[in-house]
Amino acid sequence: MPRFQPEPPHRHGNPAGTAVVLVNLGTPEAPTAPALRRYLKQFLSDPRVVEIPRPVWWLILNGIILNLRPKKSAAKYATVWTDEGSPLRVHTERQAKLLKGLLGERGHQVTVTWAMRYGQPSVPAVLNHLKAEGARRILIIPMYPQYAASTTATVVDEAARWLLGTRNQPEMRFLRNYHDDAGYLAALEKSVRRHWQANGPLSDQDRLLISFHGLPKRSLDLGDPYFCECHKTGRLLAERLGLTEQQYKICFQSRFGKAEWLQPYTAPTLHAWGGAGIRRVDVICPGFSADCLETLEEIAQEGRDDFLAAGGKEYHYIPALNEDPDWIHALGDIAERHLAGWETKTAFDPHALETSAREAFKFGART
Ligand SMILES: C=CC1=C(C)c2cc3[nH]c(cc4nc(cc5[nH]c(cc1n2)c(C)c5CCC(=O)O)C(CCC(=O)O)=C4C)c(C)c3C=C
Ligand SMILES: [Fe+2]
Ligand SMILES: [Fe+2]
Repeated sequence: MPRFQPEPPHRHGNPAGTAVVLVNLGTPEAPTAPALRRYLKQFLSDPRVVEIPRPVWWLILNGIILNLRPKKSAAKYATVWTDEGSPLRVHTERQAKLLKGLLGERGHQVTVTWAMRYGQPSVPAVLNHLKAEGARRILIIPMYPQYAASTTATVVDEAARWLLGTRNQPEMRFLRNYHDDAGYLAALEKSVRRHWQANGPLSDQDRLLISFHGLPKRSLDLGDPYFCECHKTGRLLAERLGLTEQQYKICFQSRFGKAEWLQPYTAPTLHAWGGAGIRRVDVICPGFSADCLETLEEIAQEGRDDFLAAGGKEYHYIPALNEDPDWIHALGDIAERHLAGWETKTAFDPHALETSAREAFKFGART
């Protein structure tokens, strides 16, 4: 078997030759134990996600986690599943459609599509498809505002592995993060202000909880910028909202396993606040570009139960940006800054620049 893929025959699917791919984490195909087992196996086998030496982790994963967790997680997924499927997939697909429309309105000749790091449609499958359609320039946008090795870097890894086996490689760019992007922050700010208009403003005794997905604390010690980027997003948002330091707190949710994770933890904070006489909590999760299990189940459902059971009176989850028009505009601006060097507003036929491999062979050229 040749190490590098043979070039596909010449096609004319995408005369623009430029593509944007939104990549999110991935989600099971169905809220069932077998689907969760497949999803968790792929996700939790990624050495970027779980940094425990392989033989030890293989035993824990296959011996314990993949026997117990699929059933429990499937029951949780069932509570957020929609007629169209998993919320994460549904939102990501809609975001790609809206971004395509917006970039088209702004005069760019680009294909916009989406992929999932785990599950389907996979990054290599989407890249193969784009290349076969004629894409020669690909911008990858990992849909994580804050950079983390376990999320952003593993998307880059996956694309790089695909490049490794590709003969005629497209030009590629990667967005690193957008944790302090003004358009992203403005969209978050507006979403909170809209929520306050509908539900009344926060009093001095109420709190805004800004909750991010957690990571093992060790990632911070090893130099991952995630913790700092979360704090910057949280601080900039609180400043835009005019909150005092008492009125908001940055916390980390979804702890997994026994090791210490980034602190403070979200669930114990909600419990403590409920018991300490805090009347109302609004929760926002700016690290999630789309609502998913972690926001709709863990925060909107479990978090509410924790806070109210501990004595709190009022609890609101402020939805993720999802298809918010302000956010789609901000995403369009982010994409445009990367596309600028590719002059996507002028006609570009990538094939006009070259002889196809077949023709080169026919005429005896050695390219
Ligand atoms: C074991 C470690 C995990 C790390 C490290 C981790 C980091 C991390 N994850 C997200 C975003 C999402 N995670 C989601 C689900 C999810 N995450 C883990 C574990 C780790 N995440 C598991 C096991 C699961 C699956 C659900 C479960 O069984 O509990 C999701 C939701 C996906 C969905 O289908 O809705 C997202 C999104 C980030 C941003 C991050 C590090 C910064
Ligand atoms: Fe062509
Ligand atoms: Fe996660």
